[in-house]
Amino acid sequence: MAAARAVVPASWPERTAGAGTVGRMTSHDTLHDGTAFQDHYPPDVAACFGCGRLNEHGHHLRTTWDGEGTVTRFTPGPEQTAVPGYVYGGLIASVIDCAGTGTAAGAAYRAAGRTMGDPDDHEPPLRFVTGRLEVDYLAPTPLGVELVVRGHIDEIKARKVVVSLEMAAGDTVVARGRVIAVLMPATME
Ligand SMILES: CCCCCCCCCCCCCCCC(=O)SCCNC(=O)CCNC(=O)[C@H](O)C(C)(C)COP(=O)(O)OP(=O)(O)OC[C@H]1O[C@@H](n2cnc3c(N)ncnc32)[C@H](O)[C@@H]1OP(=O)(O)O
Repeated sequence: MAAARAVVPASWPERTAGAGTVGRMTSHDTLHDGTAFQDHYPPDVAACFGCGRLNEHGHHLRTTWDGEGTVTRFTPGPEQTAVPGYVYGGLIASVIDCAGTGTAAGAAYRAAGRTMGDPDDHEPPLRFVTGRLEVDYLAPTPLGVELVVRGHIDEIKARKVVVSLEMAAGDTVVARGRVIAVLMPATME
């Protein structure tokens, strides 16, 4: 059975890096009120282990605009150990993953001229899943230090958003990643 396609609003123009519009603020821009993208996710995508606010066992990752890009902050606990003193790589991938999908959602709303959390917005939500996740581990990541992930929107197309991300622990860049986020298929609803 062919999978039904998620709805893409006609108001969502395709934008690619270099076109001069990726990541540009619009008059419809949002989330300068201290809330994060994930604070506005509908309940059906708010149970994610990485970023779902409704998952009591999850990481509750939160991503906000930071200028033209995004920022996500997370301090791993001692249970996230790889070898003593250093962070487990799977956790690093998880943080990059949800920072990337969150950035994709924020970018898609911005490109569509929509405001997350707008009570007057009755269009279907733009829900993303990870199609591809790439991580380069550049330096050992110390436990007990806040990890700061900065996201950059590389490309926005009709069904996908490509985000590059850089994770730092203090002054050290410990990982770089790339997320290809794709609109959630109807089969996952
Ligand atoms: C009010 C506010 C609401 C906000 C609301 C926001 C909600 C934000 C939700 C976040 C919630 C947490 C999310 C956590 C992140 C997970 O952990 S999600 C769980 C892990 N991921 C999955 O389970 C996904 C499983 N895979 C799939 O369902 C399908 O393979 C996919 C990824 C949807 C792709 O489906 P498809 O039909 O192959 O996609 P298709 O339309 O053919 O491709 C579209 C584009 O994506 C590209 N693409 C697709 N797959 C790939 C791939 N694997 N590699 C590279 N490129 C790919 C295609 O090449 C194509 O690119 P273009 O040709 O347009 O350049």
